[in-house]
Amino acid sequence: MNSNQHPQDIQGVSLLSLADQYELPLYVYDGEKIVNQIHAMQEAFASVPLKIKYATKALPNISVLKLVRNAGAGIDAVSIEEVRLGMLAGYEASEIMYTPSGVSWKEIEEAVDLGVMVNLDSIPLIREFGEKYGNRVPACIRINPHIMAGGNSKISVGHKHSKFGISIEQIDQIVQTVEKYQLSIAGLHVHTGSDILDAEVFLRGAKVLFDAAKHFKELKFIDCGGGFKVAYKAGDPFTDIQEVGRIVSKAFLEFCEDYGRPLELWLEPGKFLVSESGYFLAKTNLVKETPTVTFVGVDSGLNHLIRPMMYDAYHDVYNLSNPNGPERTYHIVGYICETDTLAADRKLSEVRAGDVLVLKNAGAYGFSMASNYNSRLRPAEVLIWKGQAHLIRKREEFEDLVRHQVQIEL
Ligand SMILES: Cc1ncc(COP(=O)(O)O)c(C=O)c1O
Ligand SMILES: N[C@@H](CCCC[NH3+])C(=O)O
Repeated sequence: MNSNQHPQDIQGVSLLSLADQYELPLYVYDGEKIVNQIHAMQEAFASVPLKIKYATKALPNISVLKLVRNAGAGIDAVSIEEVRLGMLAGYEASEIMYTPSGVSWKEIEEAVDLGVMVNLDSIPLIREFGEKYGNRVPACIRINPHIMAGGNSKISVGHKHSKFGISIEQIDQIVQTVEKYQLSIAGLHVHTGSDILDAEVFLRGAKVLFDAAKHFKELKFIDCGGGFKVAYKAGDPFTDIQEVGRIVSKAFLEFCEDYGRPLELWLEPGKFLVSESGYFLAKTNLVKETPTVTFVGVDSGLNHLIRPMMYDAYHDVYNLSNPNGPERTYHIVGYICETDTLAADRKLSEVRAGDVLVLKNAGAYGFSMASNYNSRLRPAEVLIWKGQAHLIRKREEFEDLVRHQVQIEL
């Protein structure tokens, strides 16, 4: 691996100096990388009227949302709180797509009151929406296309047995309900999963919508969701965004011809925009030899980066503070009182207690899935932008853990 693959600095800012300044563990994001990814997607779809709706849940820090907005992208929000974060970041309601899954009716009303487009993902919800709003509030419908795709079963969400969306087999029922309430349907949506490598899968999802679109005369957009796979290690395959752009744009333009009007094409990338921008830095507490393996115990764990334990996700690891030692094989484990393996069987430059390790691809679903399990504090976040480090979230303190606890007299 070359030094570019295992960077010592981001935009000229030394990662070790950040570890000193902000202490560990620490999430660091390369803002330039995020903007470059947005530009790459815009270029890949340059022949169609593309709207990017960044999947906020991947990395919902307000400063990151601002950066994404400045680069020309809107957002997809899956909770009313994400909608509010987007608005705090300066998004207009019209730039936000709200894609909830089985939320309360109160939350739907709140989104409508804010002026945000709601993505309806059940027939009862279409009905309730119709009863209250009729044709006064345009909405989108999330279709479940019955496509099995995604890096693992937990992140495959467009198949027949998934809770998401309304089955394409129920299209007649959807149309009847929409007609009954004279709903104004502005968009159709699919999202089949995350870590999807094959460009053809995006085309298949789009085609399900093109076919369904003939039932809806007032469409303004077709939303093909997110799920573009990034490389998690050297040589790992990733979605060829140029290829997806080429084949989906071509089919989309043909569809618009048939439909009789030009529509917008929306995409909701999360990982593609932010995964590779992120570096998670953690200090080594101990190196422990056993008869079978050598464990490196870090001052962090699944409470800060749950993807390895939750999805068997692979995050590349390197030794930042000792890059040139002899290579040895280690299991990198966390301090949580559970099986807490961050990375197994990894060849790293010799690790000593006190060394700083870096886990890569930590931008997407890293901090955003972090918790206080074991009563641990969540780390700080730093954004590198225009060659400067900016603290964009403070490290939690003990007071944050007890702030909402109510102590009773016993
Ligand atoms: C509706 C929706 N859109 C977009 C995304 C973003 O997925 P990814 O981060 O894989 O691009 C998700 C997450 O799975 C999602 O549920
Ligand atoms: N959280 C998942 C991706 C999004 C799944 C939600 N639909 C991951 O870290 O891979």
